Amino acid sequence: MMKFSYYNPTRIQFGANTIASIATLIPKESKVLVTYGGGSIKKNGIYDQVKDALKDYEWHEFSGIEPNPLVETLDKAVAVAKEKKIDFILAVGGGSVIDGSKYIAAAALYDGEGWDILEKKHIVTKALPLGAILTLPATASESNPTAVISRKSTQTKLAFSSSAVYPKFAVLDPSAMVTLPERQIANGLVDSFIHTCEQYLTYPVGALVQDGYCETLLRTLKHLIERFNEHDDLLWQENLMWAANQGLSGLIGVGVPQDWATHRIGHELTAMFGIDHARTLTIVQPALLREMISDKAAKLSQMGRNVFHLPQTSDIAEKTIDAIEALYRSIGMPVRFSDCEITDPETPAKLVAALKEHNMIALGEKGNITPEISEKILTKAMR
Ligand SMILES: NC(=O)c1ccc[n+]([C@@H]2O[C@H](COP(=O)([O-])OP(=O)(O)OC[C@H]3O[C@@H](n4cnc5c(N)ncnc54)[C@H](O)[C@@H]3O)[C@@H](O)[C@H]2O)c1
Repeated sequence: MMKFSYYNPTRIQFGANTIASIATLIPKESKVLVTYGGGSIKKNGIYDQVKDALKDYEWHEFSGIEPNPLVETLDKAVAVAKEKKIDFILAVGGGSVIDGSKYIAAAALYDGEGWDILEKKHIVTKALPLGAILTLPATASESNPTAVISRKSTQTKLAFSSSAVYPKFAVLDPSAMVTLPERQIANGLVDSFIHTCEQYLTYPVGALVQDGYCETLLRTLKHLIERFNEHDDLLWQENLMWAANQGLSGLIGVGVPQDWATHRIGHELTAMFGIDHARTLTIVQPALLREMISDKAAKLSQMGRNVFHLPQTSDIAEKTIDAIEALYRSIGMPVRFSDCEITDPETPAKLVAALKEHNMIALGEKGNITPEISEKILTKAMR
């Protein structure tokens, strides 16, 4: 196992009807900026519950944070936060709103150009405190220090991490999921599955706790995918909310090598074609696993045995990739570019040019996914 330092300060408020508890978690004298997206929170009752909980606070709101949040939109919220002298951000939404709110929290205490944060010209060491009410289980942004932000003007999607933007608390109330379209539920399931894979499907380092916990999460998510038609059931929703949170709140990734190449390449697909984040991952990951099979064979075999219960045959690694791909297909996720009607043969080369431009030239747990290998992966995903 590798050395690690583990820190996760986010308080989790878990279960139905826990939104009112935010009044005990946000300091009383705070001026709060409530941030949200397209307005589903007004249909599922979350907005009214937030309003009730904040009745004794001065609060303002900023809506319209889009999926794959744009810095162009978020900078308007930063201006509101500065003008109103906001001192607490309450993000109500999925990964996009929570990520966007982390950027707002950090940029509100920075006088330069906010995009500097994504380009690492400004290293975030302070931010306004923020809390999150999760409405879409997928990214675990509600209890991690990372945000992924896009810039429309340059078709760029970049991430930053800082312990200053860990949410102070995260409310995981499954009743927020009632308005989620099936497409978003499916996206959340596979996003969580692939987050877990990014921290597990590398090479063995004898980390029994992390491997065992990853396998539990992967089996849980597989179980939920296989029972997708039960997604209105409270227990199904609770299990997804907790599995998605645990998949990327830091614990399973400590002391082990991590990959993240699927994500880095996937971000370029979102930036170039506007494909949903999770759907970029299901296109890239099977091709990446096939291209990198010799590096990943031991963990693929382990996953085949312990998650898919496959017999130990000489081709178990290949069979595991086939099983992963079949799982995604079973809930209608794309696994090839053609599933998203992208057929231009120049696509891999264009995406590789974008990867190079963003310095994504040594990806994967061994840093050996060069632009040439990325092109091979993307070409495999065209077939
Ligand atoms: N911070 C991280 O660690 C991390 C990890 C992975 C991905 N991401 C980023 O997170 C973003 C994706 O976030 P996401 O998958 O949570 O989706 P999302 O937040 O983009 O939401 C997807 C859609 O679902 C809608 N929605 C959300 N909750 C709803 C509800 N309860 N009812 C109805 N509609 C609802 C949103 O308005 C949006 O239209 C991407 O930008 C991705 O790059 C961040």
